[in-house]
Amino acid sequence: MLKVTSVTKSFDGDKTFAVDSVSFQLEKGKNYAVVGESGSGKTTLTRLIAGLEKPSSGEIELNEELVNSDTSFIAPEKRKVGMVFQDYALFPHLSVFENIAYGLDKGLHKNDRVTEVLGLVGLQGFEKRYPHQLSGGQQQRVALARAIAPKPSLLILDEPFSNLDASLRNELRNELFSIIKKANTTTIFVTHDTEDALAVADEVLVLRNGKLLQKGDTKSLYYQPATEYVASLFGEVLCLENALLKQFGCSEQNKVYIRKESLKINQSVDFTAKATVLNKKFMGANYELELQIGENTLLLKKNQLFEGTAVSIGFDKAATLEFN
Ligand SMILES: Nc1ncnc2c1ncn2[C@@H]1O[C@H](COP(=O)(O)OP(=O)(O)OP(=O)(O)O)[C@@H](O)[C@H]1O
Repeated sequence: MLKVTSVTKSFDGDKTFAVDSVSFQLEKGKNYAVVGESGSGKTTLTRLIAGLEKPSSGEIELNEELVNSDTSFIAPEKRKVGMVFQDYALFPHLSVFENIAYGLDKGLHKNDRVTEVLGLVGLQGFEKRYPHQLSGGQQQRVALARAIAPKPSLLILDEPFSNLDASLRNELRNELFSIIKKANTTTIFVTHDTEDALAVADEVLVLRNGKLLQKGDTKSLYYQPATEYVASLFGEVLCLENALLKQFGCSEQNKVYIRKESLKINQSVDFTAKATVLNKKFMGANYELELQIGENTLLLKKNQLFEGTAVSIGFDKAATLEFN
């Protein structure tokens, strides 16, 4: 339903390449997350798709219509793309009803559709309230209701939870995505939080310096990251080298990358080393263990406290990460 081909967007006379030769395709009805650190080009990419920016070069096809090319440009309001932003962007002087009805075509039965989407986001009875009379989470649900009311073919959510506190955030995230699933819209969810991305997306796109590093389903990104950078976005990665690797009896390679959580204690695995527990700290859900392996020390979180100070630590061959 969306095809992006060699799209580049530069600013300041080609000094900044916010989006750099990016190509990918999205399928109808799936949830996609775009992740990357600050300045990686996430917002610019989605603004190009929505028609709020024009690409410097490349083509964008939406629902089999060329919306951007050297010779064509379809205006944002004609693209059927809904957007939800971090700051909700509700009109403060309009009621909840008016905010949602604002973008609806005159021909539509506005009242029915507003009632329907308010039901979907669980805010029946809030029609007459104004944005300042709502909590942050409620405002974000109104923003979602407004975005889905015109039945967009693509919904873009740009960091929609960053203004909310952690507990509300997870709750609202799961709630919004169950609403989105029901509405059966294709979604692009922009976030710098990879945990959010893994929680809700079918597929993830990783951007860095305007380039698309990898696109794939959440498991393949986690277990087969293309680069060390992609791997490290989804959890701490250890690089075992030389002397340390020898401690594990792993001498075939001179470098092994592994996720920290793949290290097992006192278990039968392919490669093991002797370790001394220097320190054990209670951290609530976990214990933080300070381990010494040969000359090296390592901090590891485990939800179990191990007896004594001598343990074996190890990993399975299958848990090692291989990069392109
Ligand atoms: N209008 C603009 N003029 C000049 N440079 C811009 C403009 N918009 C974005 N940029 C630059 O393009 C790059 C990508 O910015 P963008 O906002 O797309 O990144 P982002 O990944 O969304 O970042 P964040 O997570 O901080 O929102 C940055 O280097 C930014 O400074």
